[in-house]
Amino acid sequence: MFNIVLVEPEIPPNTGNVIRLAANTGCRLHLVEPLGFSMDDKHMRRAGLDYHEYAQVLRHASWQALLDSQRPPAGRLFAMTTHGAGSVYDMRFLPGDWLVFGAETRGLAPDVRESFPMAQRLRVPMQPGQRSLNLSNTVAVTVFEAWRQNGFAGSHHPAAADQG
Ligand SMILES: C[S@@+](CC[C@H](N)C(=O)[O-])C[C@H]1O[C@@H](n2cnc3c(N)ncnc32)[C@H](O)[C@@H]1O
Repeated sequence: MFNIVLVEPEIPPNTGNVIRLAANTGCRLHLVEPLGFSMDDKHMRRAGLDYHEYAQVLRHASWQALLDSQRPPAGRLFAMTTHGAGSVYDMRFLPGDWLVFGAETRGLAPDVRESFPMAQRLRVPMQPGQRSLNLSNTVAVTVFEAWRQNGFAGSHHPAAADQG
């Protein structure tokens, strides 16, 4: 449904949460290297992930490598940043949109962040004086808002299915 991009994620449990979120919401997950952890089967299984959840994750050697190989439409790339001009709740998301998140301790590098038009730098609202949300929480909030706007397309509703 959507493309989630984590640029140089550092903390394994955050990426583990996002891997599961991507599988649950039908998103494609892109990880931009360097990563702060190993993606070996052994490590992924120890993190409680099933093979089908991490097998679909794409890795890219750099932000530029992702742009070169994936060619995301410039108008549908969104940088999630506490420096965002607009709120995720005011953006109208479309299937296939690219949602880009920065590293836990550093955020997005200034040159990457500033390559996005101001209108495509988005923030999740916070109380005054707060630095930032947790990375995986920000991904969850953003993906569910984008998915909600698109009618939770593709989701399974067991209760409805049981009633035939
Ligand atoms: C823990 S934050 C990074 C904090 C970093 N010290 C900074 O100043 O950017 C990790 C990532 O989560 C996302 N994030 C966290 N809080 C956010 C917010 N309120 N609005 C938008 N993105 C946020 C951004 O993508 C950020 O790069």
